[in-house]
Amino acid sequence: MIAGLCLVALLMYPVVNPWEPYPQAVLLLGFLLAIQASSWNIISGYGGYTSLGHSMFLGLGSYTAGILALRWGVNPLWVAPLGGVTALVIAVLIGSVVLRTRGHAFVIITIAMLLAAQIIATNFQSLTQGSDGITLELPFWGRDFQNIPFYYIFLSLLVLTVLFSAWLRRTKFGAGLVAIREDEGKAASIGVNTTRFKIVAYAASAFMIGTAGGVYAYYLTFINPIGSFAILGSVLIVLATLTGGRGTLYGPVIGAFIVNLVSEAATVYGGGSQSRVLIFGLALMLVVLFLPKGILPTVEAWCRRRHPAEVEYTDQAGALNRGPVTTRERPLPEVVAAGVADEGARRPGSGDDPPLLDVRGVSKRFGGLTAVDGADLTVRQGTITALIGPNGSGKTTLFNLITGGMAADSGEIWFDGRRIDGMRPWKRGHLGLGRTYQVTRLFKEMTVQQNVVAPLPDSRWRTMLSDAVHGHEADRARELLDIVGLGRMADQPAGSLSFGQQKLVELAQVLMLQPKLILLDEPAGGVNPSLLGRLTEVIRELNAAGVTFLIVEHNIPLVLELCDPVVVFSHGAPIAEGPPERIQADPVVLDAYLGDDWRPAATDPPAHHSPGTATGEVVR
Ligand SMILES: Nc1ncnc2c1ncn2[C@@H]1O[C@H](COP(=O)(O)OP(=O)(O)OP(=O)(O)O)[C@@H](O)[C@H]1O
Repeated sequence: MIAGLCLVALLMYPVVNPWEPYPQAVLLLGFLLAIQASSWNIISGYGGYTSLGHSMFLGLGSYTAGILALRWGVNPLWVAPLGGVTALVIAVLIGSVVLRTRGHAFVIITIAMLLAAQIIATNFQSLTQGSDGITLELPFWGRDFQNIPFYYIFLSLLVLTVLFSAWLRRTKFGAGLVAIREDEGKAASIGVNTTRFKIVAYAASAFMIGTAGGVYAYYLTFINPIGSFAILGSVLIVLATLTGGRGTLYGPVIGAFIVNLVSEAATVYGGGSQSRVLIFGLALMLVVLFLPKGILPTVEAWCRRRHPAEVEYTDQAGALNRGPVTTRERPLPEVVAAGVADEGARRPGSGDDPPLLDVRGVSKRFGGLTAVDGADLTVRQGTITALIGPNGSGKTTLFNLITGGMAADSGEIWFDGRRIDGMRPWKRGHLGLGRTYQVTRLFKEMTVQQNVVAPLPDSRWRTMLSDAVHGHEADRARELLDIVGLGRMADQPAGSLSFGQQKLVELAQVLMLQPKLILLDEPAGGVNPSLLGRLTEVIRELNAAGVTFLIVEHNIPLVLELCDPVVVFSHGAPIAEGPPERIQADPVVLDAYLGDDWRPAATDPPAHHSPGTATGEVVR
């Protein structure tokens, strides 16, 4: 609404004041900065990868349009979109090399690229005319209203950029970018191809800037390496976005207008453009110190404090009224599907079921410590297999090796007939391997619904660009939240939920992957009895619908009641495997893990321990 009114006012301004080129120029430079800030926001705001050399794409666009206009004798405006194409291609090339890794290398390399572009433009004289620069023809329209066509072109490009950014943020691609920003390792485990996402985001953030650069060259009618590839341009982009609100839709636009006005004031009243560097340095410090989240998020937070939304007390009541389990289209493993069809209920896994997961002689060392030591483990289709063992015996490390969070030093891992130990984590997710974490790793700044909609069960572009706010993906996320009983909390920030509720949301999130096998790392840890009862119910129903489970758990009564078979780990390798009643009486297991409390009395009948309840109480 406010954005619409502002747009109408901006559209009307040149009509009302056609003979005032100076304010038009100030505004159109504001549009240009807003285009850059909004674009930068895609990779650095949504994706969290800070580029400090983004003004390079403006220079690339300017040079592309300038060179082509000279060589082909055409108006630079007609070739301005090719400036966008050049920026996009260069971004893909740089991104393909730099964005394969995580971390700070990207920041440094973006600055290096900006400076490299300046050096190339200076020295590649045959193409760029070196430091002499390129002079372009004057606009073909009358000088009296020279700025007006540029005003409307930049305004149109800004509207397109904001619409593009808004659309992107609504897709699963946008959700994936925010997931990368919050926890890249977790994002990869839910099927987000982090490398592809980052490269696409970087390229998407370059295209509009490059196109605007082509138009800007025509506006200036002169381009040279120093002006086109100036570091100050990049500083302005960063400052504008941080001021307005990084990661928000309109923050970069608001910030751009503010920074542009300050910049103009500094030039006019502050003793020339040199003073701008000082003023911007100071402004950056003040923003970081006093508005770390930017203007828009600060105002929103203030409004929320004044008009707090109705938030239900986060007890487990909702989870006690959950919906029935429904599974999605991914074909079930044949044997399980047959079992479900024949029996209409869970067919407990047996020794005859084919293996779904096969870990063969896998090892992992951390310096001198061998956390996993040549471990073999088979999880058969249709089972709920438990993996138990003392603290530090290597269970979580084995989970990390299976899902790709860590690389094994040796051994092989096979899943559903394919060797997966060399695969990236998201590829394993696409094959149907999902996991939850011992300490939940939800994306805390997203809502519960956004957390559940974010996973990608395949690598198709169609899935990646599908709507995450409305439509079948959002509906499915809601359905999954109902299954775990938390549908009414869909719009709450994930960070505001209790630990037990977060565990349930993480399970719903994994279900979005349409998994064949779910690895649950201590699902009962920190969960209250009634919520735990629901959790086991959901696990049973999912298992009956064809999902296989591998569960690490210290709640032995729960394990004995829910799981079959049980594998016992000690010192990084299995020491026993079998049905629960055999495991709980196994002297090796009693010695290594369960202890004397579980040792059957000499007079007792052959061991069968009362499994207790699924409430976290160890029945002794
Ligand atoms: N990233 C790491 N760097 C160094 N050592 C690690 C790392 N991850 C795990 N370890 C060590 O490997 C061993 C196995 O840890 P792991 O977390 O796999 O055990 P666990 O069986 O899951 O324990 P728990 O039941 O307490 O969760 C421990 O000694 C742990 O300190």
